[in-house]
Amino acid sequence: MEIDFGKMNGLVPAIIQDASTKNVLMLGFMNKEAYDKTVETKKVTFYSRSRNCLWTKGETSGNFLNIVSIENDCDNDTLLIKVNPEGPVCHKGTDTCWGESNEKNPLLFLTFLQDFINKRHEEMPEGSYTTSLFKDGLNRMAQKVGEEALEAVIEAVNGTDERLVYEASDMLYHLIVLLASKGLRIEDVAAELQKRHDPNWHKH
Ligand SMILES: N=c1c2ncn([C@@H]3O[C@H](COP(=O)(O)OP(=O)(O)OP(=O)(O)O)[C@@H](O)[C@H]3O)c2ncn1[C@@H]1O[C@H](COP(=O)(O)O)[C@@H](O)[C@H]1O
Repeated sequence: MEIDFGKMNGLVPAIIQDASTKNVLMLGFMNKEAYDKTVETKKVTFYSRSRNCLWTKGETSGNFLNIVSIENDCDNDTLLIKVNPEGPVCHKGTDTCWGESNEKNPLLFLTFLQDFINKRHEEMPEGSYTTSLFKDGLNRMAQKVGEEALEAVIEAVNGTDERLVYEASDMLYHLIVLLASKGLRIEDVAAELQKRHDPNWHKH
């Protein structure tokens, strides 16, 4: 990979993203040596600007960042590194250096759940309810989405807010399973909604 280390005293910023949840975890800097070590060990090593030395994230805490992929940006001077983190990333104990992202934005959890359900689809582990849905087939999965939607609207009309959220969650989980069975993702639905957020869309 061609990386332009020349711009900032031989350093490039490296954005660290959780490969599963897509949360941005932290930002660090790498020089060529740190980058090479990262590639070689498959664990993130930064160049510490305050200590002027290489710093393998996790060397004291044990919370290593295991590399999934490394991408260069459009002008070769910023890295996006997707990782599987071993434990919390921030020295303050939170998942990210900006606090607990999933808590701040639970919508990010949908992406994580979609990945998790896709993994169930690939591995089909025994004893999993999700596996049983995949085994039961398309009609059963579609029927469950319909049933849960009906339960949600009943709660909307006659129930409490808490019951509505509970049943809507059942519906969304079953919809994600149904989408997975068709090779689709909840992000495909979000992208369609994003497309519709256009003043001219309804005129099509
Ligand atoms: N979010 C869910 C989730 N929401 C609802 N459900 C299940 O969906 C079913 C809801 O069906 P019903 O309310 O109709 O209850 P039921 O009468 O038992 O269902 P049926 O026998 O009529 O099908 C229950 O068995 C719930 O446990 C879920 N099962 C799993 N998940 C997620 O999927 C992950 C993987 O689950 P497993 O594959 O089971 O390990 C979990 O860690 C969760 O994150």
